[in-house]
Amino acid sequence: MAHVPDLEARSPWSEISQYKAVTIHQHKEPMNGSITIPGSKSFTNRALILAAFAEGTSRLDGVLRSDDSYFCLEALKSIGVAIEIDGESVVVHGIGGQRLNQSAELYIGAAGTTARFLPGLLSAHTDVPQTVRASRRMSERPVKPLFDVLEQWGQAVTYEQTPGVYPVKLEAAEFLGGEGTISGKQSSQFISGLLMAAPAAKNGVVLNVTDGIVQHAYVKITIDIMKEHGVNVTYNDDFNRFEVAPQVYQPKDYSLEADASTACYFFALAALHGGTVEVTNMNLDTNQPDIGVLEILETFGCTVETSGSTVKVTGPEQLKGGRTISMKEMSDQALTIAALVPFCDGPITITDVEHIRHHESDRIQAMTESLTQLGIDITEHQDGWTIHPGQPKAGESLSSYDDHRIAMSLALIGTKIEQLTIEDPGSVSKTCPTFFDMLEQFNVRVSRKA
Ligand SMILES: O=C(O)C1=C[C@@H](OP(=O)(O)O)[C@@H](O)[C@H](O)C1
Ligand SMILES: C=C(OP(=O)(O)O)C(=O)O
Repeated sequence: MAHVPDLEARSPWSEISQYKAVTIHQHKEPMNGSITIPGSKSFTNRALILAAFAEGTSRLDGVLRSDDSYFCLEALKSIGVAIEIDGESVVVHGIGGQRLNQSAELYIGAAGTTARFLPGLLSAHTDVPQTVRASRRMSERPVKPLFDVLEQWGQAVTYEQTPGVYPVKLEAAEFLGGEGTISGKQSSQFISGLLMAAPAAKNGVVLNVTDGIVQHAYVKITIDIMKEHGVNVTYNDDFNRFEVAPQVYQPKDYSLEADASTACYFFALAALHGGTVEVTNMNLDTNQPDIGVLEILETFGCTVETSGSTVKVTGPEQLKGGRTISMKEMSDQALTIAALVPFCDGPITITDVEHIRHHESDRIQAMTESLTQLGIDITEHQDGWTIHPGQPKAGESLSSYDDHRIAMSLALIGTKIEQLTIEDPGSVSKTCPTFFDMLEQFNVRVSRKA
């Protein structure tokens, strides 16, 4: 099925969006090489937003230049935050406790991070209504559980078109705070967004989380970055009750981590082709959950060596299958792992990722359709798939579903078969506009079609 990309959500940082398709050609040699990974999307958008509401000037280095961060920066500029961008360094002159007294219409693109992190802080700081619009897909993705708690805490939200989703108008209201409860089962970003807004609440907040948190590590990242900006969150051992007293974010200069999610595509290349791929700038103490893919790759037969900030993955002669893998805690990589299974020596069942049906695409359905089109035997489950080994058909032209991770995962398969065409390669620029250039650094042949 042809999928029409939402080009409004592509930034000027997305050079690859000018192409209609790319064809990936088979790579017949072992995959050997070394690569430096761009900054983390998750760190970048948290750092930009907290620096914007801090009392003073912060300098952030290692910022990711992608669609998600571009529209986050633009949204912050449109409410009057002064920002200077010099390559991957960004200076943000925070507004601190200042109130906004001019209405703006903010466009946040397709970023779940901005969509869930910005509204709380924004409405806590405004004396006039602010309207927030998002991409087509982000206007279908869930946000109501987040807004329901913000409303209990005193903020006023009007859904402009369809109840429960973007676009929204954030009315001026006193942000009192109090106690609130939210389920952690659909998105960790709701909890991150509530915690980021919490210090602005007049009476502080207590947040209870039911059902466990999908990808709880992202909430840890939020708490760590809040701490960098001088704000303390206390929480219990079960990590389901959080308390935040009224506080003001302080400015801070720091370097952001490289994106572990992006690194995984390059680790996967080593797994698929044998040879050794070296990533030179990973923080191994990271809270980014996708670093856990390294342990999963070991179960496939890969060897992982780490030293300082370098990670080396060496692929085996034959990838091992024949087991069930829960991807709950690193669900952005469910598609990457799915892309490896056709090349294993036995089937693999991937579980616990129902929530990825609400990501940039219905990722479970999109991967089922893509692997089926390639002739791979795949059974879709509500929370994942069972995938069987098989030789993917060469010469197919596949949709990227306007989803960066579908495009990047299919590209991995492309390197193993005679050729595979991916439509709308610009989708990768949500988090990694240079993805295909990075593949070329490993001598993978990529043809671009205008
Ligand atoms: O907080 C974050 O930076 C993220 C949280 C996760 O979202 P969900 O918890 O909504 O799945 C993850 O999938 C996303 O890519 C980044
Ligand atoms: C789910 C993702 O992004 P978002 O931040 O938009 O939720 C992702 O990057 O895979």
